[in-house]
Amino acid sequence: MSETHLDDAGPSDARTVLCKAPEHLNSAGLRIEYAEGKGRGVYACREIPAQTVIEISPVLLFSAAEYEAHGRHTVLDHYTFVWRDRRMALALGLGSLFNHSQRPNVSYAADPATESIRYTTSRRILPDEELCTFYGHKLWFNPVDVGDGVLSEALEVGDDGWGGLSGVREDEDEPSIAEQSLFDDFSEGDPEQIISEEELPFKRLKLTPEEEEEEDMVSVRKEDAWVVDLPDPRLAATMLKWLKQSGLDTPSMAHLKRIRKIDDRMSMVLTLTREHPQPPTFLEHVELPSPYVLAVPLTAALTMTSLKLKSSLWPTIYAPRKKFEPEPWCRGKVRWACEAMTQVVQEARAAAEKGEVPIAAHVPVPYDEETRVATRMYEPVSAHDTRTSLSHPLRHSIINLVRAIGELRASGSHATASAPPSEAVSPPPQLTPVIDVPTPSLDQVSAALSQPHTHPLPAVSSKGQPKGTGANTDADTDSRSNGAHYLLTSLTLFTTHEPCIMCSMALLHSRVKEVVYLIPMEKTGGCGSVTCVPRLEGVNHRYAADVWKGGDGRAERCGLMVDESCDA
Ligand SMILES: C[S@@+](CC[C@H](N)C(=O)[O-])C[C@H]1O[C@@H](n2cnc3c(N)ncnc32)[C@H](O)[C@@H]1O
Repeated sequence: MSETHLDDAGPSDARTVLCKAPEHLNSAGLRIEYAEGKGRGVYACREIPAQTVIEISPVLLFSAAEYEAHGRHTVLDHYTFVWRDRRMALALGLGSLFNHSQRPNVSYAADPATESIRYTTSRRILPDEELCTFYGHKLWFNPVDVGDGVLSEALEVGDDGWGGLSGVREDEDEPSIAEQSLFDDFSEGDPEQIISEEELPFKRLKLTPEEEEEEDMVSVRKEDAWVVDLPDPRLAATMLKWLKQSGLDTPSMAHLKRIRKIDDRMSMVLTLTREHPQPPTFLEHVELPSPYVLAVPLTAALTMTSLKLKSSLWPTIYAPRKKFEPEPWCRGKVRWACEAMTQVVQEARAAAEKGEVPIAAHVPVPYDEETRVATRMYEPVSAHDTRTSLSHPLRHSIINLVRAIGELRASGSHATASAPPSEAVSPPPQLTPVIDVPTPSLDQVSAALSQPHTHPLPAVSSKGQPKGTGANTDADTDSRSNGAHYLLTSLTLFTTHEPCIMCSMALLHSRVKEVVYLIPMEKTGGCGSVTCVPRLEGVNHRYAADVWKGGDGRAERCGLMVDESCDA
């Protein structure tokens, strides 16, 4: 256990008394330790999954007058924060010991009903990692952890808008409206509570009913898959194991049952041809006939009628949802979205600082455990526009992000539950130009993105930096040989600006689940403004598109104005 000197002038001021960090009995596996220049901090004893509640701290509340007269003149001023009605709160338990970080890995929510605060990991935590919250932008001390500079005082953003831990100062400005309005009131209350459509901070664009109907064979969307017949039913178990081990058990097939049995004939679906244009090679000792291509349903069945139709092509999962009724969002998930949106705004501002077009995209760690496991996304990834620095018209933030995620997966640094991930958090990829073509037509983009990469790609390292600048590295070869790594299946992508038509199409190919954007792009937007790509007739995938409410003037208020002719 670490030791340090501490006096009562403040947690990280001159240290005169020898202290030993006390043990703590928190069951989530946290410990208290001294951190250089920060005083005590909270550390993980073991790996902790994302979205885990790690601490619930009761708070002591002081009236504004009591605090003004006494509290603020004491060491308490380092620990208290604004509750509601300008009352001041002091978190008991571990709550007061989380240090600040520009790249926090813990979020917190006040629960007025129980006068407590819940602390939740926002990504997977590694053993011995320090757990930090984000106090806001107006710090009263010099932080030793300034992150990687993505956020800076120079960005002049406001507080985090939901009562961030910041000492009350008389001259303190209110959080900027631009920042605060992203959060509204979702920080408080039961995280499981379902939020009504009207209360959601974003508006969901509707897909037309006709296009969602798949109740006759013509409207059932299909795609080609590799299928093999199993002459001996006992081979099924071996083959299922092999599918898992060979990485063919991808989420894009989750709506299909693996095995089909018609009379005595057993067959197994292996993979989609768009993911593997060539049939997979089997284990040497397993003797099987050659795989063949078969049209299978593209999505799960929503109704009994479509189940019957789809299962006549290939046994399909029945996932009834009231038709056209969008998935309900709970308060915790809305907060997750608010945090992701704040993150992407900050990323775009950081891009502007570097002289780039202020547009960014971000894929957070999925909110629910099931999706985290299925997608193996345990780290958030961000990217910003690099058209200016790379003098390349196609380096839009979304294209950069799709490639960054693909390359991360291809490079193997894409974390799995058993293998600890890299420390990569929100790596903004600085990809070098590799495809030098004029702006393509929709069809060209569509065709190009459906193909495996045919150009050398710089691999994204564990820190999100390119390993090479186009030269053939091992990882390049991996990413070239695996055309599946452009997939964002089941993921939600946040972006500052509405994706342009090219990016909307790229997202369609990526099989992204949902796109949430802040600023509509009247002249160029492909998710509701000029057109809505995910609801075009004939597309083979649809993703939900959500536009953040209160968009008027938001670009200006957030400092994210882009040229009218510029697309995102
Ligand atoms: C709520 S306390 C956190 C626990 C504190 N470290 C302790 O030992 O009691 C807030 C104080 O911790 C210190 N602190 C928190 N984050 C810091 C950081 N990133 N860099 C330096 N000091 C930090 C500052 O002195 C701040 O006033």
